[in-house]
Order: sequence, then structure tokens, then C-alpha cells
Amino acid sequence: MGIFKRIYDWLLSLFWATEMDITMIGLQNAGKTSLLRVLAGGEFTIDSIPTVGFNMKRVQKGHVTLKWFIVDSADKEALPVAKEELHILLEKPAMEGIPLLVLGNKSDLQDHSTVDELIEALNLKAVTHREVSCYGISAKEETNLDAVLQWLIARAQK
Ligand SMILES: Nc1nc2c(ncn2[C@@H]2O[C@H](COP(=O)(O)OP(=O)(O)OP(=O)(O)O)[C@@H](O)[C@H]2O)c(=O)[nH]1
Ligand SMILES: [Mg+2]
Repeated sequence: MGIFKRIYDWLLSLFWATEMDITMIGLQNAGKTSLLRVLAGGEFTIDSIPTVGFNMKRVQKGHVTLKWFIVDSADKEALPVAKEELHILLEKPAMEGIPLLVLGNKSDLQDHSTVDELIEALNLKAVTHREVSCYGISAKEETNLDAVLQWLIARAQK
């Protein structure tokens, strides 16, 4: 087993062993179910069934509250809607000061937005009074998921 795979597996086990309260939010088709499935050790599947009713996924594992907001970085038409939804969400009193991780999923697709383009399209520079990070990932290729796990674990242990 390669060193990177070993570090990733170690981060995964640390992630599942760490208590944290994460809310995963994203528009339809962004890849929430796929990402959760991959993090839970399952296989990526191309034709996953849309999750009806629950567009908010709550992985409740303790007391630290974090948010991750997932967007399909290859679906540029959806970005204005994602931006609206995100900023509506951030205005809620319950969201005050809570660290936010924005994930541009599907970075394996040709036409995906870069992180800089996502920051621009989602107007992340306007977000103040909280920590915001934005990563490009692919649930399919398992790209950059180690960075996601590190971000979550680091904040959960504060
Ligand atoms: N190419 C590519 N496709 C992906 C990736 N992640 C998810 N998909 C595909 O995108 C589609 C939607 O993924 P889901 O995980 O069902 O998305 P969701 O956010 O759970 O969607 P809803 O439950 O309908 O809100 C599926 O066909 C996935 O196979 C990725 O990283 N790359
Ligand atoms: Mg789903």
C-alpha cells in the first residue's frame, strides 16, 4: 500500500473516531450522497438515486458544529442558485460564527470551475465573521478528500 493511501486511510479512521457535528448542504445532484458513501468506505456509483426529502445531511457525531456546502463545480449554470442558497443560509442566526467549508465537487470533469472561479461565483469574499475555506474535490476520483478530512479533524479538535 502506498504512503498516500496509508495517510488517507489514517485520516479516514481519525475522522470517524472524532466527535463532530457536521451539516452537509448542497443543491440537487451536487454529489452529497456520493461523497458520504466514499467517506464511509463505499464504492462510487455513477447512477446514484436522488435523495428525496433530505437535502440536508447531518452527520451528528458530537458537539463541535461545522458546515460543509457542496457544489457541482462542473455545472456553471447552478452556481448562481448555489450562491443565493449559501448566503441565505449564512444569514441565519444559528449559523453565526460557524466555520464553513465549501467544496467544488466533480473536479474530474473537464469543464469544472477552479477554486478561484468558485470563490468569485459564490461571492465567498463577502462572507465575514467566520472561517471559510474552499476546496476543489472529486468524490469519484477521491481527489483532495485528504484535505477535507484534515480540515474537519483540525476544527473538531479545537
Ligand atoms: N464525474 C463525477 N460525478 C459525480 C461526482 N460526485 C457525484 N457525481 C455524480 O453526480 C450525480 C449526483 O450525485 P449524488 O451523490 O446523488 O448527488 P446528491 O447531492 O446526493 O443529489 P441529491 O440527493 O439529488 O440532492 C451522480 O450521478 C453521481 O454519480 C464526482 O466527483 N465526479
Ligand atoms: Mg443525495
